[in-house]
Amino acid sequence: MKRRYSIGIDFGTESGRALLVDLTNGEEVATHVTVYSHGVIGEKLPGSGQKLGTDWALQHPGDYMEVLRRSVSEVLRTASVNMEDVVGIGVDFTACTMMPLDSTGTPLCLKAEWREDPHSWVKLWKHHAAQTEANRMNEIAKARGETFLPRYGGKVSSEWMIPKIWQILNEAPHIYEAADMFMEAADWIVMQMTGEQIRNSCAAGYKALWNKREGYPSRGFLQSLDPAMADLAETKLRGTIAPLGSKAGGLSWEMAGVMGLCPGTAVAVGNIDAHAMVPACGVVTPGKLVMAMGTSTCHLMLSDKEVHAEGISGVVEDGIVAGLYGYEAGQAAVGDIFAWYVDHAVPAYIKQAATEAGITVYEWLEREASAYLPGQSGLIALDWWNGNRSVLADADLSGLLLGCTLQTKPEEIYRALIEATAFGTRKIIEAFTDSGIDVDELYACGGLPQRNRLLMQIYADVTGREIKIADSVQTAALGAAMFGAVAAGSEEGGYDSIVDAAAKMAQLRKETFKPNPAHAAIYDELYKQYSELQDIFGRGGSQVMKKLKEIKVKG
Ligand SMILES: Nc1ncnc2c1ncn2[C@@H]1O[C@H](COP(=O)(O)OP(=O)(O)O)[C@@H](O)[C@H]1O
Ligand SMILES: O=C(CO)[C@H](O)[C@H](O)COP(=O)(O)O
Repeated sequence: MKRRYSIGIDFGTESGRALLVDLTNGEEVATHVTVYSHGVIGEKLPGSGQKLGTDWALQHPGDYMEVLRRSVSEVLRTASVNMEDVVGIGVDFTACTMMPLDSTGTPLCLKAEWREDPHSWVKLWKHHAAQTEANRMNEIAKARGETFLPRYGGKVSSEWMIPKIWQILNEAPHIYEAADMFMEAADWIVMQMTGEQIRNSCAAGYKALWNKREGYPSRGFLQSLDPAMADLAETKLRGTIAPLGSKAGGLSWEMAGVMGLCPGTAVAVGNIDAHAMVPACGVVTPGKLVMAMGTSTCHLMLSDKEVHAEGISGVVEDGIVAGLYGYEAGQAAVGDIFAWYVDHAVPAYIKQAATEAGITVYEWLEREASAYLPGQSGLIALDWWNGNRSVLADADLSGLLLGCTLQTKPEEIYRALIEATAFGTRKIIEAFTDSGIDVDELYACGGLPQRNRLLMQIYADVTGREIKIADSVQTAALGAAMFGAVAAGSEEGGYDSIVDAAAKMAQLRKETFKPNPAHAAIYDELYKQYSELQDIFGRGGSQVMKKLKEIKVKG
């Protein structure tokens, strides 16, 4: 039988990658990563060098195009696959990663007249500078009894589309005015490939408050935020919203040339990175919590019922797999906390020791931290280095490390940071189970489970549950490739549904992580302390974190 392929393109926080997958069995034939040359723009604008404010995080759209240009042709070249045998393309992206466009679909930051205004740039998912707008939106939505609010755990996040747009209107009304449309980067990149302006229902649902039955928030609500935004839904957020797995269009002649593929190749509508990973773990039925663990962690669940739970970021009908309610919760920093620690807080002698041992600093710290028992260091941390997404939904919270003494070692701190992220995940699991959504099994995917065994064991011990691991190292890209195969359809050698694609293309590793009962018992005790700290610092017991932020922002 002739082999058929699909390409998944995963746009992460620091880099993008293409993965060429065999449709019959999910074999990952070739992969290529392109690191974004502008990275995450957090301090100053490229070109003008203009300084950015606290909590800003921007990106350059040219970096996304570079991934299409370099990584796609590279996977075809290394795999020696004929372009005619690639039947589908799917993309997944971080979200809400959004940008203002002019009427030709060009990002405003690429135009000379707007380039020096920070608000013309792509706002990355972790741009947290719209917290004031999110707070105000929450107050207004609550006061008006808006029906959308309970679907989002009672709180809209500063990471999402409407707070980000409102921040633009408040701080740069000329950019709001100049924007013909605001678009998720996932939809923009699909538009670059196909020429079709189609929004995906996943990002619209989780990040722009859109609902299959009710649409976007009402004109009355948007007007109550600012009269200038009254018509936002039908103007700057206009366009078809299509379900996951739909074909957005065929690859254009121009982009086919750029990417080394055939014109007309089916391109699926975009998807969110974490959500694409769910079917790539083989999860298409309720009761299985998928942890997409990388820079951040997203927690995804399927259920046949809709419940509204405090701290669960969103429930969207058909949001992950058609026919089921998809739930998302998350931690805004996990790998990012370890990256901060390794890059900015680890002493030189450890870097030296790691170099001498021929391993990375992460590996050195993992090796040393593995020698400790739970509780042995006397440390505990709150994992809020990038605010708290679930269950408190508050970007103004910050990290905390408690219990340091003159004997404290860097590897003990590293272990405490890992444990803190595991406690945060346990809070999320409890938020699901307390609201009546059963969590029967845990699945882990993303970069971290592949790289850090200690971390996975700590998660099993802290949650008291066995954890299954996705076999794919590129789970998001695999998920995207699966949706690409669905967009192509079975007649072209693809699949007719994501459930069919998952049955053939998703694999799990044989090895799982099982809790150690003795360690789990100590972690139960430590978790009580974590919960107490969460209530003190996150639920109004102490205003210290808020005050520190206030003083910092005032400068
Ligand atoms: N050995 C390791 N242990 C723990 N974290 C690691 C290790 N190696 C890299 N990381 C973290 O992994 C994160 C990147 O995860 P990855 O899944 O590759 O990316 P993304 O989430 O952006 O798609 C970084 O934040 C980095 O700090
Ligand atoms: O909020 C998201 C998904 O809903 C972001 O896309 C995600 O948290 C960032 O992903 P990553 O950690 O893989 O860079």
